[in-house]
Amino acid sequence: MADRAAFAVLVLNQISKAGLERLPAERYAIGKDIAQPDAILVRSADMHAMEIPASVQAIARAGAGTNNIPVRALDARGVPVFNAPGGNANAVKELVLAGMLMAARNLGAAQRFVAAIDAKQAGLDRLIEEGKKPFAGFELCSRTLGVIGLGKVGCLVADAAIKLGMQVLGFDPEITVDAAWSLPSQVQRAASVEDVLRNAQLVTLHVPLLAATRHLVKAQNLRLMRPDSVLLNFSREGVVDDAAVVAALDAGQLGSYVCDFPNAAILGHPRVIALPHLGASTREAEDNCARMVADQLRDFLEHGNIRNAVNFPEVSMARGSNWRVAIANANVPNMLGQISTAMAEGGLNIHNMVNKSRGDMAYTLVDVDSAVDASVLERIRAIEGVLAVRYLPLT
Ligand SMILES: NC(=O)c1ccc[n+]([C@@H]2O[C@H](COP(=O)([O-])OP(=O)(O)OC[C@H]3O[C@@H](n4cnc5c(N)ncnc54)[C@H](O)[C@@H]3O)[C@@H](O)[C@H]2O)c1
Ligand SMILES: O=C(O)CC[C@@H](O)C(=O)O
Repeated sequence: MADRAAFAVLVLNQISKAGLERLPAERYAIGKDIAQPDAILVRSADMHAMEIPASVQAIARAGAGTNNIPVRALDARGVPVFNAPGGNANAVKELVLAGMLMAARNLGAAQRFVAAIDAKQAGLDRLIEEGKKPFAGFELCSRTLGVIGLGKVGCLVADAAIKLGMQVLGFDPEITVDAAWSLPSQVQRAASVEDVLRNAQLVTLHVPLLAATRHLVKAQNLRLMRPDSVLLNFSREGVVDDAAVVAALDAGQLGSYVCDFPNAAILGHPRVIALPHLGASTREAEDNCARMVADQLRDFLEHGNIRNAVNFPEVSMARGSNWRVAIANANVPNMLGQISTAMAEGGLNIHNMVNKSRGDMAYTLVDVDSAVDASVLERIRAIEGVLAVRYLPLT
């Protein structure tokens, strides 16, 4: 292991023990107060205002969304940001189903009505039977569900809705080949967000929060929805303009809003069902996500391999020798030439090498046949465009 007995991992949120125990105590110091961490494990903590120590070589998000992490700033430092694609998708799917049923059957209001009844009151049965009338709802079967964002969560929701007998209209301009294969053939392809809003009675959002998806649903397109329709937001606060939603609810342009991200704009509204960011809060999802990112982090820290980073290509190479150098660099011409020249001039023979790029970022693993002198690493670090260099000898 590179010059030390253990890696230090700073933990910013509660991370499942099932994941933490994948980082053995003899090699990993894990804690909430580590000043010079090699890596950070996080869930939803907002890292945008945080000063991320220069010692940090990787961030691991035990979940899907990485909008709480300053990914672009970390690109410039050559730091990968790992996440857990699909690790919590089933948990979110199940809560979306619960949200659709809560809205369709007025379960929140009905439950509040029952909770407010005085159990000692005379004529309880009659009161309940009379009182239930305003809560009559509609059935999901044969309704049309619009799914915006057909990634890990959206595909599972679409599949479950088909199994409930719903029609499904899906929109995702960047759907992956894997996601397209996993979708039931009955899912119809929508041409735009507007197409979905116009033609579905229930619309559920499963997109990441990006500049392009901020206020994806807003006053201009909420007008297209049917007056009794249901909007569900298990994506992020910010994907929906909540003030516009409240205005649409009040104007009778929207039936109800189910949202996993309560805020002052929507709290207390009678036709809002607000949940406290519960989508991924199941034991199974927390364990899955923690295990996935702990394994990915360990493979990166010890071997330089990259799986499921949102800002780097997938790069994995079996160890071909005891001496490995991992290099993150800008995706510009002649980087490999300069790196291999620095190694050759340092007397190193390259045993095996892999180089991949993704957008502006590139990543190279080089196994060499002998130990690497610090001067060679310094020379590689000095190449313009090199962002991070790690030496990973096996001990
Ligand atoms: N409520 C929760 O607890 C919870 C849990 C998990 C995920 N999430 C949120 O849900 C999001 C989606 O999760 P996932 O695991 O499905 O992610 P994912 O990356 O598998 O899927 C996201 C999909 O959105 C698509 N997309 C991007 N921009 C779009 C646009 N403008 N219109 C339509 N589709 C677009 C992408 O092509 C991708 O297929 C996460 O980024 C996160 O913000 C919330
Ligand atoms: O960690 C959580 O509880 C929420 C995670 C969820 O929002 C995600 O994006 O995966």
